[in-house]
Amino acid sequence: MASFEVKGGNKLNGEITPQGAKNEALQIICATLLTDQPMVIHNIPYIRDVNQLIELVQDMGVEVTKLKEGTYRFHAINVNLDYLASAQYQQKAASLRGSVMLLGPLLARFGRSRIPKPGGDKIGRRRLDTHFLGFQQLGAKFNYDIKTNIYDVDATQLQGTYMHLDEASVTGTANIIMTAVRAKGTTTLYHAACEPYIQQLCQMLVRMGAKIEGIGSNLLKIEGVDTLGGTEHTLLPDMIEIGSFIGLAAITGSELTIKNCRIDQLGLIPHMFQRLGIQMEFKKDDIYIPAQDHYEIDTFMDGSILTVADAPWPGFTPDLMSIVLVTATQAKGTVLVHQKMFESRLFFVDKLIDMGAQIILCDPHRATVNGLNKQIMLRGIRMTSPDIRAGVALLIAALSAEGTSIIDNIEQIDRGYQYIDQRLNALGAEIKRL
Ligand SMILES: CC(=O)N[C@H]1[C@@H](OP(=O)(O)OP(=O)(O)OC[C@H]2O[C@@H](n3ccc(=O)[nH]c3=O)[C@H](O)[C@@H]2O)O[C@H](CO)[C@@H](O)[C@@H]1O
Ligand SMILES: C=C(OP(=O)(O)O)C(=O)O
Repeated sequence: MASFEVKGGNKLNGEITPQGAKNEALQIICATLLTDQPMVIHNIPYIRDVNQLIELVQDMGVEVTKLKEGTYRFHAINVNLDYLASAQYQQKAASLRGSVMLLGPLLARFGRSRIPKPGGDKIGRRRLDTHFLGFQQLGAKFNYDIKTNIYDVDATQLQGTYMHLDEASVTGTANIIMTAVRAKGTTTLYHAACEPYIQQLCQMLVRMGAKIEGIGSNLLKIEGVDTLGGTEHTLLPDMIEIGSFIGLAAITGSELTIKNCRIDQLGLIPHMFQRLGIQMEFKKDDIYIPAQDHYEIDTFMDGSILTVADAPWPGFTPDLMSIVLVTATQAKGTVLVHQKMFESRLFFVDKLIDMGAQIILCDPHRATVNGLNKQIMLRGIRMTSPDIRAGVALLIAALSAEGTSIIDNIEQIDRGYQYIDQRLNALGAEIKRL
C-alpha cells in the first residue's frame, strides 16, 4: 500500500492540462472489440484503471501498440473467448468497474460474454440490473452464479426492440448501445444516459459505420448493422479532474490556469463552483482561477442555504460531490451537500472533521458544511483514502492544511489521476510518494 506525504500550506501557481477522461477511456477501449479493423485512440490517460483494462484486452488477444504518449492502436482481429473462463481474467476483470463494458461488445460480436462482479469504488450498492435487463430485451440469455459471482450472457440472435431503461445508468447505456449497434433491426432506447462520454462513444460508433440518431438526448434510435470498421478517436479532457483543480485552486488560494478544458462539454460544473464563490474567467478554452483569499458561498435567491445535489447528466455529476464538499470547508458560509446517487460516499467527512473542518453528517446522503473562511486552517493528520474522489478530496484538504499529512491507500487516487503528485509538485506543491 503506497502513501503520500503532503506538506500543506503552499500556494500553487501556473498552468495545468487535464488528462484524457477516465470514464470515457473505459467505454472507448471496450468498444474497440466491436470491430476486426484497427482503431487509433488519442489522449488515453496513464492511470491504473485504464492500464488494467488495456492489459485485459491484450490478454484476450487484442493487439495493442503504443504509438506515442497517450496514443494507442487497438486491433481486435483475434479475440480468444476461452480466456474469459480463466482464473486470471476473473481476478483482473473484478478489479475495476469499467470491465463491465466488455460484456456488450463481446456479446454483439461473438454472441457470448462473461464478467465477474466488477470492482470500482465501494460507494454503496452498485447494481447492474439495467445492463442485464437491456441485454435480455435484445434477446440474450443471462445467468448469474451466486457462488462464483460470474455473470454470463449469450445470444444466438440479437434483435432490436423498444426499451425504457429502469434508470439512466452510464455504463448500462454504453453496454446496451454497443450491443444494439450490431443487433438485427431497430432499437429505441429511452431514458438513456446522455453525458458527454456517451455522446463521444456514439459519435465514434457512427464513424465506425453504426447508425445512431438522437445523440446527446435520452432517446436514441439505433439501426443495427452487420459490421463495423476502424476509426480514430480523441478522448475529451477529464471533467472530474477539471473540477478537482478548480476546488484545489480555491482552497489553497492559488492562481491556476486549467488548459484546454472543452468548456462547452462541462455542463453545470463551472456554475456549481461559481456558486461556492470561486471566481473564474474563461479565456478561449482555458479556465483561469485568480488567487483568492476568500470565497463566499451563494444562497438561493430567497436567501435560504444553498444545496448542491447530484443527478444524472445534464445534472451535476456525483463524482465531484466530494470535491465540492472539501472546497466548501474553507469558504465563507454554509452549504448542504446532498449526494443522492450513492449511499456511502460521504463517510470520508470524518477525516475532514479530524482535520478541523466544521461538517455535520446529517445522514449517509447529506452533509452540512459550515465554511471556516480561512480564519482557521485545517490541520495535517494521517488518513486513508477510501475511494478515488474522496482520496483526491483528502489530498486537496492536505495541500491546504497547516503541517504535514500522510494519505494511505493512494492506489485509489492512482486509479483515476495521472502522475498527480508530479503534476502538482510542478506547480509548487510538496507531495512525496512513500
Ligand atoms: C466507469 C464509470 O463510467 N463509472 C461512472 C459511472 O458508473 P456506473 O455506470 O456504474 O453508474 P450508474 O450510472 O449505473 O449509477 C450510478 C448511481 O446512480 C444511481 N442512479 C443512476 C441513474 C439514475 O437515473 N438514477 C440513479 O439514482 C444508481 O442507482 C447508482 O447508485 O457513472 C456514475 C454516475 O455518473 C459515476 O459515478 C461513475 O464514475
Ligand atoms: C466512481 C468512480 O469510478 P468507478 O465507477 O470506476 O468506480 C469515479 O470515477 O468517481
